[in-house]
Amino acid sequence: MSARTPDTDHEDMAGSDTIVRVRGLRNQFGDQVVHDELDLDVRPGEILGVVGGSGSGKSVLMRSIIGLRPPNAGQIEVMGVDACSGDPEDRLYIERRSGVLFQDGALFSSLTVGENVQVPLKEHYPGLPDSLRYELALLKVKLAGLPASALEKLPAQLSGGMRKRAALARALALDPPLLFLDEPTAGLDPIGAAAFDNLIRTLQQALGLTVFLITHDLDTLYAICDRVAVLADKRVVAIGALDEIERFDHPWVQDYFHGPRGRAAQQSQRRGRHVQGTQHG
Ligand SMILES: Nc1ncnc2c1ncn2[C@@H]1O[C@H](COP(=O)(O)OP(=O)(O)OP(=O)(O)O)[C@@H](O)[C@H]1O
Repeated sequence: MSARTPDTDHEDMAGSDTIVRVRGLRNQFGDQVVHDELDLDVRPGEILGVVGGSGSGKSVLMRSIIGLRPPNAGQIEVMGVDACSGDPEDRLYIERRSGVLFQDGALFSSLTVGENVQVPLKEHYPGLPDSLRYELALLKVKLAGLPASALEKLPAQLSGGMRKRAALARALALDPPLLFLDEPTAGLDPIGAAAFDNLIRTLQQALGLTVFLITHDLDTLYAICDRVAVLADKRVVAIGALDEIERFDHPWVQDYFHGPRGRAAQQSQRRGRHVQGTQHG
């Protein structure tokens, strides 16, 4: 184990300016180089939006950070712990403090929502009494905005939006300070997507989470992200506040932010701000 004990988590994070630090990352599959000399810092308490073209390596980056894909080269530090050390204790340390919502939700289809949420609790804290595990699952399901009745449902009995919420409840099961979301609003209608964005923002603020959020959804970027990282040319070509990124001179960035969908998202965000200003004023 390379660094800290659970008791020191919050103190150390409060004093540190990165919660995830990636340096010189290289990932390749056969001859295909996906990342080369990629650097990235995620700051504690932020929602970092990660964008990039299809196949630019957003999901592979997330998988490397959470330890599911050992990189070919480079260093990854999560909460001060070396994510690439190969030490099972380091892996466990990061696993217990990271909630992950995969692109497809990845719920176990034969388990109820309640059982799904209890899976990480059973795995990491096998000594917890059943009744406490049930209460914790209920709390997470409610936090994710689902009714208590959802606990007994199978994933197939839920709508797409409810399944995302169930997967979010499971991601929150261990009270992780760090949440990874891979395209959380993909497949949701615009109203459902906006509601999910709001939920993420509310939870992030209420629980003090740091969120690494992969998305193609421009509305999500404008609505909830504090900073945005752009993946292109096998690395992070730009990272910063949205207004800085919009001005960044890169062909993909210009197409993405200044194409028709980008303009529409900017306008809708400005309208939202105008309405808020009018209401408050
Ligand atoms: N296990 C794997 N084996 C071989 N190639 C892989 C594997 N996982 C990812 N890749 C390749 O790595 C590249 C990056 O994939 P990744 O899923 O990270 O892209 P992405 O940016 O998340 O794309 P999208 O926005 O379409 O989800 C792709 O070309 C993909 O085919």
